[in-house]
Amino acid sequence: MKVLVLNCGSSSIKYKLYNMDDESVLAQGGVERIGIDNAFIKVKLPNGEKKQIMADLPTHKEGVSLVFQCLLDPEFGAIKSLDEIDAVGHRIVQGGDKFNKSVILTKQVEEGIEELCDLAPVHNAGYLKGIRAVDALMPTTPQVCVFDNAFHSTMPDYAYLYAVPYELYEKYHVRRYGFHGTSHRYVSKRVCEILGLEVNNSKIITCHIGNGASVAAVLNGKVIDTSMGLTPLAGLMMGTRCGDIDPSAVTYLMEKLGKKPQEMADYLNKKSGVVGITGISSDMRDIENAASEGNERAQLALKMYDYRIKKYIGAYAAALGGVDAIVFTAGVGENQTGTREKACEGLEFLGIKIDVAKNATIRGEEAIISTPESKVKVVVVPTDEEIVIARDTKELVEKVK
Ligand SMILES: Nc1ncnc2c1ncn2[C@@H]1O[C@H](COP(=O)(O)OP(=O)(O)O)[C@@H](O)[C@H]1O
Ligand SMILES: CC(=O)OP(=O)(O)O
Ligand SMILES: [Mg+2]
Repeated sequence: MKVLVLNCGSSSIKYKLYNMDDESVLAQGGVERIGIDNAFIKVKLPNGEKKQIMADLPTHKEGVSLVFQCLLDPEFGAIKSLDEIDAVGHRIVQGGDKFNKSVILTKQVEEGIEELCDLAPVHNAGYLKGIRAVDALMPTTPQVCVFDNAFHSTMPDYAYLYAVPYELYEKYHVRRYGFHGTSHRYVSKRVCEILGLEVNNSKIITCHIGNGASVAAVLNGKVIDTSMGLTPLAGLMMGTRCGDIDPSAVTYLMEKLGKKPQEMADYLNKKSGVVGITGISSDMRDIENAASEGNERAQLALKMYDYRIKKYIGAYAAALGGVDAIVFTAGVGENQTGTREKACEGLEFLGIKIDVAKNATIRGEEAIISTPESKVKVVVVPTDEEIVIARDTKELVEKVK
């Protein structure tokens, strides 16, 4: 069975085509800068080289068409006809309390995702465009939706409820949902394999630190708490998002700046976080470069960013009643050695000790970066959301065949 996985962001589409008989990757790449200038697709060729093609991509529809064109390209494509694709799996960020497990796409599911757009303003609209673009090109191929919040649905009520009048939860479903669940699910299981831990007897803190970033406390394979909330705005400081903030600061600023709710949400989602503090960039590579050149705001942003990860590690060590392993994953977690070092610095009293020299050499590969004496193992595990989506897609599609 061939399964195509699409991870549509607000301005990007990542894709992987799998042969699910042996889980080999037949094609992969990504479209970037949809809706703005200089849009392009980057395709990884079978020999490992990357090919970049510039294109005019006003919407996701053109982006998805370009992905299909590349898959079908007579020279470097992986398939001869779209009929060869048996199913398409999508990453969807917000399933709210409507969806807490993967489902086959139907008209009803599509409507459900649309209704949840307000609760994932940066994400859900992009996915819908992806789904509709696939529908237009291959209307009879089954599509599966895999939700970021699903893995977090095991949180107890005292962890997911906000301390607002209970009827607001009942009426408006206002609660902590949590996101990046597909990634937390993959790395929390994988780290048990690496360390020889039993999933059913494990205490893991998973730190997914990418452009969006979240931490999860995973007890015996089940999430008991996570840093993101009703939307992916809560918790850690992120590339463009503020993370945890006193709600009074929000209402106070709305008054001062004369901003409407949607404008304020945009401010906190897109203009805050690392880019807001530095005024330089949301990309942590740019921030590390600026900090090493002596830029004080970049240095401050890094301190804030790393400190907040450390606070969550401490909090979740308490929530779990101890820790076997801490995992770092996603763009920053896999590559930014300084962030890993600083987030764990001073936590020796919890049994956490990083091997600083080894940590500095690890980028984008599985590795244990704690010292041999460290009671808590600290591990880098590159995430693989796509394979989890592909496996769920295969399982669901085979069930209804
Ligand atoms: N090689 C690298 N070295 C340092 N940082 C990196 C590297 N690759 C990616 N990053 C960081 O990871 C971030 C993107 O992470 P990613 O997990 O791809 O995010 P998202 O999926 O949310 O777009 C970038 O903003 C960048 O700061
Ligand atoms: C939920 C979320 O923040 O996703 P991403 O990291 O892809 O922006
Ligand atoms: Mg991501």
